[in-house]
Amino acid sequence: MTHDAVVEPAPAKLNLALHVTGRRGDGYHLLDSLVAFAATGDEVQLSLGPLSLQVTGPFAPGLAADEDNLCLRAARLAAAEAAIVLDKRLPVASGIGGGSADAAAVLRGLARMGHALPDMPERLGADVPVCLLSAPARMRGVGAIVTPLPALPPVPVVLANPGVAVATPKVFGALERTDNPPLPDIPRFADLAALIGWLRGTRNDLEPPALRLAPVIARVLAALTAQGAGFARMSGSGATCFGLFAAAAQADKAAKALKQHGWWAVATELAPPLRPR
Ligand SMILES: C[C@@](CO)(OP(=O)(O)O)[C@H](O)COP(=O)(O)OP(=O)(O)OC[C@H]1O[C@@H](n2ccc(N)nc2=O)[C@H](O)[C@@H]1O
Ligand SMILES: Nc1ncnc2c1ncn2[C@@H]1O[C@H](COP(=O)(O)OP(=O)(O)O)[C@@H](O)[C@H]1O
Repeated sequence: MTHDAVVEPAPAKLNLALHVTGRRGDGYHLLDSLVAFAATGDEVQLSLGPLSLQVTGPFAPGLAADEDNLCLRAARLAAAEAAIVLDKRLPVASGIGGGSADAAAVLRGLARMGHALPDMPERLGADVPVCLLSAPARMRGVGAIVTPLPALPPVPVVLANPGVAVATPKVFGALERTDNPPLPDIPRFADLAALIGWLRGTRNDLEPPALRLAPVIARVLAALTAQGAGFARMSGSGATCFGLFAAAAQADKAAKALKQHGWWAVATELAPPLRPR
């Protein structure tokens, strides 16, 4: 069944672990990442009409609704028309894939309206294939090799961003080495302790260069740990960091404390896979 109007969530992407394992001739880097999604994110609404975009929400002022917006680029790649409203709730250029998640949500929405998915959606951004799936996955190559993983345990998470935009190309450019080993095998995680135990044997290779470019990230990580996170790490190229917590009440309290620094912070959880709505 096709629809005249649809609402699609664009969940925040989290690189729970991210190893940079190589560099291609064109400058793009080879990654090996455990990707999960949060139960919070942007939202897109699509209705029948000529191609247009309106951006609302707390982070709308930082984002132009111009032809470069990934929502419009996604619709053009799908050769589709729709009136799109993007509710921008995630900070822009912050390592949680907002733009890629929006593009993927537009493509999912267009599919529900009867349009075919375009070939090679990674042309919109390296994170678009994994955001199309929007479920736990191992992401390899420059992003297009996506292997779905079993569901992760329900884990309370705090996302926190100190309000500095770190440009992804700059962070890749500041890497000291690009020939790191791949991730260890990814098991089925029975609980939070098992997930944290595995994460401790991994890294986000983009964290050290991002910290050099934006030292405030170290304060965010320290604050998450001080608030009781069992594990804290930066996502993607930053500057958003995530903390994993044993209980939702503890995550709520931590998010409130981090907001006292003037940072964006939200208590959420690792999301179950998207269900068609
Ligand atoms: C680093 C990651 C990890 O998931 O996340 P974010 O920090 O963006 O959330 C992604 O690979 C980012 O994906 P995305 O934000 O879609 O990147 P793109 O628009 O395709 O690329 C932006 C720039 O990042 C660099 N880039 C990106 C991906 C990759 N595998 N190697 C790279 O070197 C390139 O300089 C590229 O020009
Ligand atoms: N819908 C969109 N949401 C966010 N950023 C967008 C969007 N469309 C285009 N962009 C551009 O993409 C760049 C990367 O943004 P984003 O995807 O939020 O970063 P990240 O992947 O690091 O979280 C930004 O500099 C922004 O100008």
